[in-house]
Amino acid sequence: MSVTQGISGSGSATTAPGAPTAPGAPTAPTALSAEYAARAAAVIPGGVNSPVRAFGSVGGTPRFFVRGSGASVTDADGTEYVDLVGAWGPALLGHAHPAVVEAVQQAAANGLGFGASVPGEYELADEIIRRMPEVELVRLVSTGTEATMTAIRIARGATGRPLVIKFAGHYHGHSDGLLAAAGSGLATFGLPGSAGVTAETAAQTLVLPYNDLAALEHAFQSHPGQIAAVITESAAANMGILPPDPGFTEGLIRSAHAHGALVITDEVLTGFRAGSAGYWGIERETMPDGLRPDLFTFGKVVGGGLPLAALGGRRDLMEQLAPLGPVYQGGTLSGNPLAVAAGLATLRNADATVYDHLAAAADALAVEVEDALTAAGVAHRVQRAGTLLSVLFGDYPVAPANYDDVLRQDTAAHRAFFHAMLAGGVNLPPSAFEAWFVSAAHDDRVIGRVAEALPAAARAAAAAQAA
Ligand SMILES: Cc1ncc(COP(=O)(O)O)c(C=O)c1O
Ligand SMILES: NCC(=O)CCC(=O)O
Repeated sequence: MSVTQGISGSGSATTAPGAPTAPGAPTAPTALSAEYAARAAAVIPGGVNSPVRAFGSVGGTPRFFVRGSGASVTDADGTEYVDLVGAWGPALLGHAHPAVVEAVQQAAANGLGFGASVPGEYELADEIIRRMPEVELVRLVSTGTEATMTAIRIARGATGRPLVIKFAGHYHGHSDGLLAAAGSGLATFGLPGSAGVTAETAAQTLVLPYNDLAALEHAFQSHPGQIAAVITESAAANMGILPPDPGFTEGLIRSAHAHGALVITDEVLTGFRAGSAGYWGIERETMPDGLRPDLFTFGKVVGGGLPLAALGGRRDLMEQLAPLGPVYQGGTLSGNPLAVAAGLATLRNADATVYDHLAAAADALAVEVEDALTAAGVAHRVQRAGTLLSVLFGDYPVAPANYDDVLRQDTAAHRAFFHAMLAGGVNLPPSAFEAWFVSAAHDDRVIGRVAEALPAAARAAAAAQAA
């Protein structure tokens, strides 16, 4: 399918008024971003409210953004970029999509929140269940971290067991028990885990290599009756993109269930993004009847860019939550009406046409990247999971299977590539371990702008690899 036109109403990349620097220019002013970064660093640790925003692993001046529209973002110095970060996932329809902005404005005009239920909460739950029939009840929270933390609490409450299995390189947010060998910012900054997590808490999480069913079975046999749940990203997307090997998800569910443990599938990043029903929606097609995870977690897209996440799954498990059951979870802002309105507007506008468009845009982008890196002789792999992609630099004759494989990538080549793309007007995640995001506004023209920046970036990566 062609991506000739951004989906209508999504405000594809335009040159905003106010003398922005032409994308593709070799250099761009960064004086205001640098000034703001210094002011932020004076009052905020590292100048950022989430470490992944820092340019720690790539160096240079992190850009402060003042505007986003469709597929583009504009920094404080007026430079416009094609955006492939997508707010780290939520911007499925593109930045400032008119339907989402209008829904939020209307909700705001009616009051910012009441500490009581609003109709949009069950409407959003209905929308999630419509796409994911495995989800029988939904609870709305504010962050993906809360969603996974609560899912694990339910698993422990329901099974009466203490231990949880996670996979190395998977990221499930920043709750104490899930930070060991985590991807995302911890991978980016080379942290094996976090200080401040007690040894007792850390000991309750078993970390296993991804895509290794023998290791999983061995863990179950070594801890009989002790493992409450296995939590897994439905396709790993926080150590770059690394989808499960064929048969891994099926084997994982079978093994967990055979040992009385639950399966929590974390779709915070992939949910309603990798495909209309997340990555599970893709895997479900080939799964034997009735084989399914027990709990799912969602975030990012489901909140349309405002702080909202969700968990859901089997009715009997979700009914463990207070006020029905003994597992406690709460939140002043849970189900906030603005966030609910943004999530609903996003999901309601994300129809089959949007997902076809996202797939075509990701395919077109992958081809451009592949061609440019191959032409420049850069050793690399383009990694895919549904509409998500990432680029792994280095020699990978065989596809990577786990975190150890990914950790030996060539981060110097990534750094050179990242900065050349930024100079060429393309905003990529400032990390070799993060996914690239397209939106409904990434049309042929936008992909063409990325293609223009690619040859110089590929040459820069090649030079770094040769050094
Ligand atoms: C798979 C996954 N789970 C959980 C989270 C945590 O979500 P949040 O940052 O909203 O707490 C993330 C964030 O990137 C994620 O990618
Ligand atoms: N893929 C990792 C993230 O999206 C993290 C976002 C954040 O912690 O700010």
